[in-house]
Amino acid sequence: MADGRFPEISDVNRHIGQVLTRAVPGRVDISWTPSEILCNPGGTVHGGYIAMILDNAVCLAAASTGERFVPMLTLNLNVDYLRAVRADETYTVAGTCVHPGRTRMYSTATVDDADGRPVARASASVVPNKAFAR
Ligand SMILES: CC(C)(COP(=O)(O)OP(=O)(O)OC[C@H]1O[C@@H](n2cnc3c(N)ncnc32)[C@H](O)[C@@H]1OP(=O)(O)O)[C@@H](O)C(=O)NCCC(=O)NCCSC(=O)Cc1ccccc1
Repeated sequence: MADGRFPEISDVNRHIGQVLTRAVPGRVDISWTPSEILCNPGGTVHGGYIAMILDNAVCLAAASTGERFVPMLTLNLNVDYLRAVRADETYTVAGTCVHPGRTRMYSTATVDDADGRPVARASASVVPNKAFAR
């Protein structure tokens, strides 16, 4: 990841409109432009999709600390929704691995709008998915 080659495991990136723009060990940046299909009946992006992109960010931040990419398993995800997310607007998502422990890795993630206002925050513990580590 740190050398600019990003994992393309499934088509979830395209489905939710995320583009991984940068990865250095312990930190990833994602550009997110959600489309209308992600909206709830109230017309704002469904909280489940906001949690999904935060989950992606915490996992990718943890994965970026390794020498090669290994998918993560999320053990818990705590999300605070601070402002509504709107379709067709572009958001900046940042994931940071705060504690790259040998057993448990702890990461945080943020979603900010184009004006730099905080929109959602998350923290999570993740572990490498051993099914992929062989
Ligand atoms: C609104 C509040 C909860 C509280 O706001 P505060 O912390 O007190 O902050 P502040 O007063 O500074 O206002 C900030 C902005 O909020 C606006 N605003 C204020 N009060 C209300 C209000 N009562 N209603 C609406 N908007 C309100 C206010 O005008 C301002 O906007 P502006 O600066 O003028 O443009 C905020 O934290 C929030 O929107 N969180 C995101 C929640 C979210 O998106 N959850 C996920 C999606 S839900 C889902 O998917 C579940 C589902 C499933 C299936 C079907 C359906 C649904």
